[in-house]
Amino acid sequence: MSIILIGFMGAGKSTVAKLLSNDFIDLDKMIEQQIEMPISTFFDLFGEDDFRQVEQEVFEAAIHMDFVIATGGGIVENTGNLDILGFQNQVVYLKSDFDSLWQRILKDDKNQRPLAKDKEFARKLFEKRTPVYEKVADLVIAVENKQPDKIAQEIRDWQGNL
Ligand SMILES: Nc1ncnc2c1ncn2[C@@H]1O[C@H](COP(=O)(O)OP(=O)(O)OP(=O)(O)O)[C@@H](O)[C@H]1O
Ligand SMILES: O=C(O)C1=C[C@@H](O)[C@@H](O)[C@H](O)C1
Ligand SMILES: [Mg+2]
Repeated sequence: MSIILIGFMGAGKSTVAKLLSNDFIDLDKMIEQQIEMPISTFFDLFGEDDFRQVEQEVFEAAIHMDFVIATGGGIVENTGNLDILGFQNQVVYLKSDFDSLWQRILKDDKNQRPLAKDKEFARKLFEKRTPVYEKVADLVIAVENKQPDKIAQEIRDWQGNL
């Protein structure tokens, strides 16, 4: 079964997935290949509902590939995706307080995040999603003040004991 990394924007899902495996899937990258444009452009042109539909289709395809998967922060926004996550047993939630995540998002100029333009809007999303991430997670890792390689090692150690 796939290891599936979940958590809010900036939690380090893409960074840690890369450390866990050369054959990881970054769902946001896979979506961008499918839609042939940056996610932020797709949001501007078609809106969030259409994005969530593509996200679910791509997640359904990715889940069968048996790779480490870095999801997007909003994977829990859609009940179809929650059903998929419920069937998995290696869902790893990278958990952090909001202010640490916001600092990372501000510093990260490589990624455009359409739902992280306004701090208070993002905080509300974070508060809404936090209990959902907790509910579907098989492992929760606190990631504040922790290097990505340490986080990857914690996941490997946990997986080794399954
Ligand atoms: N453990 C960490 N400690 C410090 N900085 C980190 C850590 N993990 C990731 N970062 C940095 O935080 C930023 C966001 O990381 P990353 O893109 O991996 O997050 P993400 O969870 O994939 O976000 P998104 O949901 O938006 O795709 C990047 O600049 C990355 O270098
Ligand atoms: O948190 C979210 O809803 C998102 C996070 C990103 O990874 C992208 O999937 C997109 O920008 C939406
Ligand atoms: Mg990512």
